[in-house]
Amino acid sequence: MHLLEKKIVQGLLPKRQAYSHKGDYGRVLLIGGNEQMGGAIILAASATVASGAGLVTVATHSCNHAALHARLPEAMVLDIKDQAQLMAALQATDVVVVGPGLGRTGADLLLLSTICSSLTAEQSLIIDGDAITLLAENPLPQSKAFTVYTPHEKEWERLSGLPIDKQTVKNNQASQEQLNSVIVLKKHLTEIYFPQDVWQNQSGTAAMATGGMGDTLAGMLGGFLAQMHNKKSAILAAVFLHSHISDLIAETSYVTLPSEIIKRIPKAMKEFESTLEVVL
Ligand SMILES: NC(=O)C1=CN([C@@H]2O[C@H](COP(=O)(O)OP(=O)(O)OC[C@H]3O[C@@H](n4cnc5c(N)ncnc54)[C@H](O)[C@@H]3O)[C@@H](O)[C@H]2O)[C@@H](O)CC1
Ligand SMILES: Nc1ncnc2c1ncn2[C@@H]1O[C@H](COP(=O)(O)OP(=O)(O)O)[C@@H](O)[C@H]1O
Ligand SMILES: [Mg+2]
Repeated sequence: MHLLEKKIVQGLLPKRQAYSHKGDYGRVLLIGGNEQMGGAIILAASATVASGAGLVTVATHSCNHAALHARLPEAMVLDIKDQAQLMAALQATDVVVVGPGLGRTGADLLLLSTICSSLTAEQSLIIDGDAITLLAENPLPQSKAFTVYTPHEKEWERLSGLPIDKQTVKNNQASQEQLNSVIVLKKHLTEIYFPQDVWQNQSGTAAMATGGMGDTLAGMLGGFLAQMHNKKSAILAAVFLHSHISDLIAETSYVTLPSEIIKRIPKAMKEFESTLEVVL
Protein backbone atom coordinates (compact mmCIF):
# COMPACT_ATOMS: atom_id res chain seq x y z
CA MET A 1 0.00 0.00 0.00
CA HIS A 2 1.39 3.41 -1.02
CA LEU A 3 1.34 6.25 1.51
CA LEU A 4 -0.43 9.39 0.31
CA GLU A 5 1.57 12.11 2.01
CA LYS A 6 2.51 15.73 1.40
CA LYS A 7 5.60 15.04 -0.72
CA ILE A 8 3.53 12.94 -3.15
CA VAL A 9 1.00 15.70 -3.76
CA GLN A 10 3.58 18.52 -3.96
CA GLY A 11 3.59 19.71 -7.58
CA LEU A 12 0.63 17.58 -8.72
CA LEU A 13 -1.54 20.62 -9.51
CA PRO A 14 -0.74 22.12 -12.92
CA LYS A 15 0.02 25.84 -13.03
CA ARG A 16 -2.63 27.63 -15.10
CA GLN A 17 -1.67 28.83 -18.59
CA ALA A 18 -1.97 32.58 -19.17
CA TYR A 19 -3.90 32.06 -22.43
CA SER A 20 -6.72 29.99 -20.98
CA HIS A 21 -10.39 30.50 -20.14
CA LYS A 22 -13.17 28.82 -18.13
CA GLY A 23 -13.81 26.43 -21.02
CA ASP A 24 -10.37 24.91 -20.35
CA TYR A 25 -11.17 24.03 -16.74
CA GLY A 26 -14.10 21.71 -17.22
CA ARG A 27 -17.84 21.54 -16.73
CA VAL A 28 -19.22 19.83 -13.63
CA LEU A 29 -22.86 18.86 -13.06
CA LEU A 30 -23.80 18.09 -9.44
CA ILE A 31 -27.04 16.20 -8.81
CA GLY A 32 -28.62 15.89 -5.37
CA GLY A 33 -30.27 17.78 -2.53
CA ASN A 34 -33.89 16.88 -1.75
CA GLU A 35 -36.29 18.85 0.51
CA GLN A 36 -34.42 17.78 3.67
CA MET A 37 -30.79 17.81 2.50
CA GLY A 38 -30.21 20.87 0.35
CA GLY A 39 -27.14 21.63 2.46
CA ALA A 40 -25.35 18.54 1.17
CA ILE A 41 -25.45 19.62 -2.48
CA ILE A 42 -24.69 23.25 -1.60
CA LEU A 43 -21.52 22.13 0.22
CA ALA A 44 -20.54 19.82 -2.63
CA ALA A 45 -21.08 22.51 -5.28
CA SER A 46 -19.26 25.13 -3.19
CA ALA A 47 -16.27 22.77 -2.99
CA THR A 48 -16.35 22.25 -6.78
CA VAL A 49 -16.38 26.00 -7.41
CA ALA A 50 -13.60 26.62 -4.86
CA SER A 51 -11.53 23.88 -6.54
CA GLY A 52 -11.56 25.93 -9.75
CA ALA A 53 -13.90 24.05 -12.11
CA GLY A 54 -14.64 26.23 -15.14
CA LEU A 55 -18.44 25.92 -15.12
CA VAL A 56 -20.60 24.42 -12.39
CA THR A 57 -24.28 23.47 -12.67
CA VAL A 58 -26.43 22.06 -9.86
CA ALA A 59 -29.55 19.96 -10.46
CA THR A 60 -31.51 20.00 -7.22
CA HIS A 61 -35.03 20.18 -5.79
CA SER A 62 -36.61 23.55 -6.56
CA CYS A 63 -36.90 24.35 -2.82
CA ASN A 64 -33.08 24.66 -2.73
CA HIS A 65 -32.73 27.09 -5.63
CA ALA A 66 -32.99 30.34 -3.66
CA ALA A 67 -30.48 29.16 -1.05
CA LEU A 68 -28.09 27.99 -3.74
CA HIS A 69 -28.30 31.25 -5.67
CA ALA A 70 -27.70 33.18 -2.46
CA ARG A 71 -24.83 31.04 -1.16
CA LEU A 72 -23.15 30.27 -4.48
CA PRO A 73 -23.85 32.77 -7.27
CA GLU A 74 -21.01 31.22 -9.32
CA ALA A 75 -23.15 28.11 -9.99
CA MET A 76 -26.02 27.65 -12.44
CA VAL A 77 -29.11 25.89 -11.13
CA LEU A 78 -31.71 23.60 -12.69
CA ASP A 79 -34.74 21.68 -11.44
CA ILE A 80 -33.88 18.05 -10.73
CA LYS A 81 -37.36 17.07 -11.99
CA ASP A 82 -36.91 18.77 -15.39
CA GLN A 83 -36.02 15.78 -17.60
CA ALA A 84 -35.30 17.77 -20.76
CA GLN A 85 -32.95 20.23 -19.06
CA LEU A 86 -31.24 17.44 -17.17
CA MET A 87 -30.60 15.40 -20.32
CA ALA A 88 -29.10 18.44 -22.04
CA ALA A 89 -26.89 19.14 -19.01
CA LEU A 90 -25.77 15.48 -18.85
CA GLN A 91 -24.67 15.62 -22.48
CA ALA A 92 -22.80 18.91 -22.07
CA THR A 93 -20.83 18.11 -18.94
CA ASP A 94 -17.35 16.63 -18.40
CA VAL A 95 -17.97 15.39 -14.86
CA VAL A 96 -21.09 14.37 -12.92
CA VAL A 97 -21.22 14.22 -9.11
CA VAL A 98 -24.36 12.41 -7.97
CA GLY A 99 -25.65 11.56 -4.52
CA PRO A 100 -25.05 14.20 -1.83
CA GLY A 101 -28.43 14.61 -0.13
CA LEU A 102 -30.17 12.94 -3.09
CA GLY A 103 -32.67 10.79 -1.16
CA ARG A 104 -33.51 7.15 -1.78
CA THR A 105 -36.96 7.13 -3.44
CA GLY A 106 -38.00 5.28 -6.60
CA ALA A 107 -37.74 8.56 -8.52
CA ASP A 108 -34.15 9.00 -7.30
CA LEU A 109 -33.31 5.49 -8.52
CA LEU A 110 -34.86 6.20 -11.92
CA LEU A 111 -32.79 9.37 -12.17
CA LEU A 112 -29.66 7.44 -11.27
CA SER A 113 -30.43 4.89 -13.96
CA THR A 114 -30.81 7.69 -16.56
CA ILE A 115 -27.49 9.20 -15.48
CA CYS A 116 -25.57 5.90 -15.61
CA SER A 117 -26.95 4.94 -19.03
CA SER A 118 -26.53 8.31 -20.72
CA LEU A 119 -22.88 9.09 -19.93
CA THR A 120 -20.05 8.26 -22.36
CA ALA A 121 -16.49 6.99 -21.86
CA GLU A 122 -15.17 10.56 -22.23
CA GLN A 123 -17.04 11.66 -19.09
CA SER A 124 -16.35 11.06 -15.37
CA LEU A 125 -18.92 10.04 -12.77
CA ILE A 126 -18.54 10.41 -8.99
CA ILE A 127 -21.08 8.35 -7.05
CA ASP A 128 -21.53 9.45 -3.42
CA GLY A 129 -23.92 9.24 -0.46
CA ASP A 130 -27.47 8.11 -1.21
CA ALA A 131 -26.55 7.20 -4.80
CA ILE A 132 -24.21 4.51 -3.39
CA THR A 133 -26.92 3.12 -1.13
CA LEU A 134 -29.45 3.10 -3.99
CA LEU A 135 -27.03 1.23 -6.27
CA ALA A 136 -26.14 -1.22 -3.49
CA GLU A 137 -29.82 -2.10 -3.10
CA ASN A 138 -30.67 -1.93 -6.82
CA PRO A 139 -27.66 -2.83 -9.00
CA LEU A 140 -27.72 -1.17 -12.43
CA PRO A 141 -25.65 -1.83 -15.57
CA GLN A 142 -22.29 -0.10 -15.22
CA SER A 143 -21.94 3.35 -16.74
CA LYS A 144 -19.50 3.81 -19.64
CA ALA A 145 -18.08 6.82 -17.78
CA PHE A 146 -14.87 6.71 -15.73
CA THR A 147 -16.48 5.96 -12.36
CA VAL A 148 -15.37 6.78 -8.82
CA TYR A 149 -17.35 5.60 -5.78
CA THR A 150 -16.80 7.50 -2.51
CA PRO A 151 -18.35 5.30 0.22
CA HIS A 152 -17.78 5.55 3.95
CA GLU A 153 -17.40 2.17 5.67
CA LYS A 154 -21.14 1.62 6.14
CA GLU A 155 -21.90 2.53 2.51
CA TRP A 156 -19.05 0.24 1.38
CA GLU A 157 -20.57 -2.57 3.47
CA ARG A 158 -23.84 -2.09 1.56
CA LEU A 159 -22.15 -1.84 -1.86
CA SER A 160 -19.51 -4.57 -1.53
CA GLY A 161 -21.33 -6.87 0.90
CA LEU A 162 -18.24 -6.79 3.15
CA PRO A 163 -19.04 -6.18 6.84
CA ILE A 164 -16.81 -3.45 8.29
CA ASP A 165 -14.59 -5.96 10.14
CA LYS A 166 -14.00 -7.84 6.85
CA GLN A 167 -12.93 -4.74 4.90
CA THR A 168 -9.31 -5.79 4.51
CA VAL A 169 -7.14 -4.50 1.67
CA LYS A 170 -7.32 -7.88 -0.08
CA ASN A 171 -11.11 -8.14 0.18
CA ASN A 172 -11.57 -4.51 -0.84
CA GLN A 173 -9.33 -5.01 -3.88
CA ALA A 174 -11.45 -7.97 -4.99
CA SER A 175 -14.63 -5.86 -4.74
CA GLN A 176 -12.96 -2.95 -6.54
CA GLU A 177 -12.12 -5.29 -9.43
CA GLN A 178 -15.71 -6.51 -9.63
CA LEU A 179 -17.05 -2.96 -9.70
CA ASN A 180 -14.42 -1.96 -12.29
CA SER A 181 -14.26 1.54 -10.77
CA VAL A 182 -12.05 3.56 -8.46
CA ILE A 183 -13.06 3.28 -4.79
CA VAL A 184 -12.36 6.04 -2.26
CA LEU A 185 -13.10 4.24 1.02
CA LYS A 186 -13.59 7.07 3.52
CA LYS A 187 -12.61 6.68 7.17
CA HIS A 188 -9.67 7.59 9.39
CA LEU A 189 -6.74 7.00 6.97
CA THR A 190 -8.95 6.84 3.85
CA GLU A 191 -7.95 4.16 1.33
CA ILE A 192 -8.04 4.66 -2.44
CA TYR A 193 -8.36 1.58 -4.63
CA PHE A 194 -7.22 1.95 -8.26
CA PRO A 195 -7.02 -1.00 -10.69
CA GLN A 196 -3.21 -0.90 -10.40
CA ASP A 197 -2.55 0.00 -6.76
CA VAL A 198 -3.85 1.06 -3.36
CA TRP A 199 -3.10 4.28 -1.47
CA GLN A 200 -3.64 5.23 2.16
CA ASN A 201 -4.20 8.89 2.99
CA GLN A 202 -1.93 10.13 5.76
CA SER A 203 -3.77 13.42 6.41
CA GLY A 204 -7.01 13.96 8.34
CA THR A 205 -8.23 13.83 11.94
CA ALA A 206 -11.34 13.18 14.01
CA ALA A 207 -11.99 16.93 13.82
CA MET A 208 -13.47 16.02 10.41
CA ALA A 209 -16.14 13.75 11.86
CA THR A 210 -19.10 16.04 11.15
CA GLY A 211 -22.01 16.02 8.66
CA GLY A 212 -21.24 17.42 5.23
CA MET A 213 -17.56 16.47 5.24
CA GLY A 214 -17.96 13.74 2.61
CA ASP A 215 -20.23 15.94 0.49
CA THR A 216 -17.36 18.44 0.43
CA LEU A 217 -14.88 15.78 -0.73
CA ALA A 218 -17.26 14.67 -3.51
CA GLY A 219 -17.39 18.26 -4.77
CA MET A 220 -13.60 18.62 -4.63
CA LEU A 221 -13.17 15.38 -6.60
CA GLY A 222 -15.52 16.77 -9.25
CA GLY A 223 -13.55 20.01 -9.50
CA PHE A 224 -10.15 18.32 -9.63
CA LEU A 225 -11.25 15.70 -12.21
CA ALA A 226 -12.71 18.45 -14.40
CA GLN A 227 -9.39 20.24 -14.66
CA MET A 228 -6.63 17.66 -14.51
CA HIS A 229 -6.14 15.25 -17.39
CA ASN A 230 -4.36 12.73 -15.15
CA LYS A 231 -7.33 11.24 -13.30
CA LYS A 232 -5.24 9.38 -10.73
CA SER A 233 -3.37 12.55 -9.75
CA ALA A 234 -6.67 14.44 -9.54
CA ILE A 235 -8.20 11.88 -7.16
CA LEU A 236 -5.11 11.61 -4.93
CA ALA A 237 -4.68 15.38 -4.75
CA ALA A 238 -8.35 15.97 -3.86
CA VAL A 239 -8.39 13.31 -1.12
CA PHE A 240 -5.12 14.53 0.41
CA LEU A 241 -5.90 18.26 0.29
CA HIS A 242 -9.42 17.88 1.75
CA SER A 243 -7.91 16.32 4.89
CA HIS A 244 -4.72 18.40 4.84
CA ILE A 245 -6.73 21.64 5.02
CA SER A 246 -8.63 20.15 7.94
CA ASP A 247 -5.35 19.29 9.68
CA LEU A 248 -4.23 22.92 9.37
CA ILE A 249 -7.52 24.22 10.83
CA ALA A 250 -7.47 21.53 13.55
CA GLU A 251 -4.20 22.92 14.94
CA THR A 252 -6.37 25.55 16.63
CA SER A 253 -9.94 24.21 16.29
CA TYR A 254 -11.72 21.30 17.95
CA VAL A 255 -13.90 20.57 14.90
CA THR A 256 -13.29 21.59 11.29
CA LEU A 257 -16.46 22.72 9.55
CA PRO A 258 -16.92 21.77 5.90
CA SER A 259 -17.62 25.40 4.97
CA GLU A 260 -14.33 26.48 6.60
CA ILE A 261 -12.45 23.85 4.60
CA ILE A 262 -14.10 25.03 1.37
CA LYS A 263 -12.95 28.64 1.97
CA ARG A 264 -9.35 27.47 2.18
CA ILE A 265 -9.26 25.23 -0.91
CA PRO A 266 -7.91 27.83 -3.41
CA LYS A 267 -5.03 28.85 -1.10
CA ALA A 268 -4.11 25.24 -0.36
CA MET A 269 -4.12 24.37 -4.09
CA LYS A 270 -1.76 27.26 -4.82
CA GLU A 271 0.82 25.79 -2.43
CA PHE A 272 0.81 22.48 -4.36
CA GLU A 273 0.98 23.81 -7.95
CA SER A 274 3.86 23.23 -10.37
CA THR A 275 4.86 24.10 -13.93
CA LEU A 276 6.23 20.59 -14.43
CA GLU A 277 3.84 17.68 -14.83
CA VAL A 278 4.41 15.01 -12.18
CA VAL A 279 3.23 11.51 -13.20
CA LEU A 280 2.57 8.99 -10.42
N1 LIG B 1 -26.46 18.95 5.55
C1 LIG B 1 -26.94 17.93 4.86
O1 LIG B 1 -27.84 18.05 4.04
C2 LIG B 1 -26.33 16.59 5.06
C3 LIG B 1 -26.74 15.53 4.26
N2 LIG B 1 -26.15 14.32 4.30
C4 LIG B 1 -26.61 13.30 3.32
O2 LIG B 1 -27.28 12.29 4.03
C5 LIG B 1 -27.35 11.14 3.21
C6 LIG B 1 -27.11 9.91 4.06
O3 LIG B 1 -25.73 9.82 4.42
P1 LIG B 1 -25.25 9.31 5.87
O4 LIG B 1 -23.81 8.97 5.73
O5 LIG B 1 -25.62 10.29 6.91
O6 LIG B 1 -26.18 8.06 6.17
P2 LIG B 1 -25.96 6.49 6.07
O7 LIG B 1 -27.14 5.86 6.65
O8 LIG B 1 -25.64 6.11 4.69
O9 LIG B 1 -24.68 6.18 6.97
C7 LIG B 1 -24.54 6.69 8.26
C8 LIG B 1 -24.28 5.55 9.24
O10 LIG B 1 -23.05 4.91 8.91
C9 LIG B 1 -22.28 4.75 10.10
N3 LIG B 1 -20.84 4.66 9.77
C10 LIG B 1 -20.05 3.58 9.96
N4 LIG B 1 -18.79 3.83 9.58
C11 LIG B 1 -18.77 5.10 9.12
C12 LIG B 1 -17.74 5.92 8.61
N5 LIG B 1 -16.49 5.51 8.47
N6 LIG B 1 -18.08 7.18 8.22
C13 LIG B 1 -19.35 7.62 8.34
N7 LIG B 1 -20.38 6.89 8.83
C14 LIG B 1 -20.08 5.63 9.22
C15 LIG B 1 -22.65 5.97 10.94
O11 LIG B 1 -22.40 5.80 12.27
C16 LIG B 1 -24.15 6.08 10.65
O12 LIG B 1 -24.86 5.23 11.51
C17 LIG B 1 -26.31 11.31 2.09
O13 LIG B 1 -26.95 11.58 0.86
C18 LIG B 1 -25.54 12.53 2.54
O14 LIG B 1 -25.03 13.25 1.43
C19 LIG B 1 -25.03 14.05 5.19
O15 LIG B 1 -23.89 14.35 4.45
C20 LIG B 1 -25.09 14.93 6.43
C21 LIG B 1 -25.26 16.40 6.10
N1 LIG C 1 -11.84 10.26 12.49
C1 LIG C 1 -11.62 10.70 11.23
N2 LIG C 1 -10.35 10.83 10.76
C2 LIG C 1 -10.11 11.25 9.52
N3 LIG C 1 -11.08 11.59 8.63
C3 LIG C 1 -12.36 11.46 9.03
C4 LIG C 1 -12.70 11.03 10.33
N4 LIG C 1 -14.06 11.02 10.43
C5 LIG C 1 -14.54 11.43 9.24
N5 LIG C 1 -13.52 11.70 8.40
C6 LIG C 1 -13.63 12.11 6.98
O1 LIG C 1 -14.83 12.89 6.82
C7 LIG C 1 -15.53 12.47 5.65
C8 LIG C 1 -16.89 11.90 6.05
O2 LIG C 1 -17.61 11.51 4.92
P1 LIG C 1 -19.16 11.13 5.02
O3 LIG C 1 -19.39 10.22 6.15
O4 LIG C 1 -19.59 10.72 3.67
O5 LIG C 1 -19.80 12.57 5.38
P2 LIG C 1 -21.18 13.27 4.95
O6 LIG C 1 -21.99 12.26 4.18
O7 LIG C 1 -21.82 13.67 6.23
O8 LIG C 1 -20.85 14.44 4.11
C9 LIG C 1 -14.62 11.47 4.94
O9 LIG C 1 -13.77 12.13 4.02
C10 LIG C 1 -13.80 10.88 6.09
O10 LIG C 1 -12.55 10.37 5.69
MG1 LIG D 1 -21.46 10.95 2.73
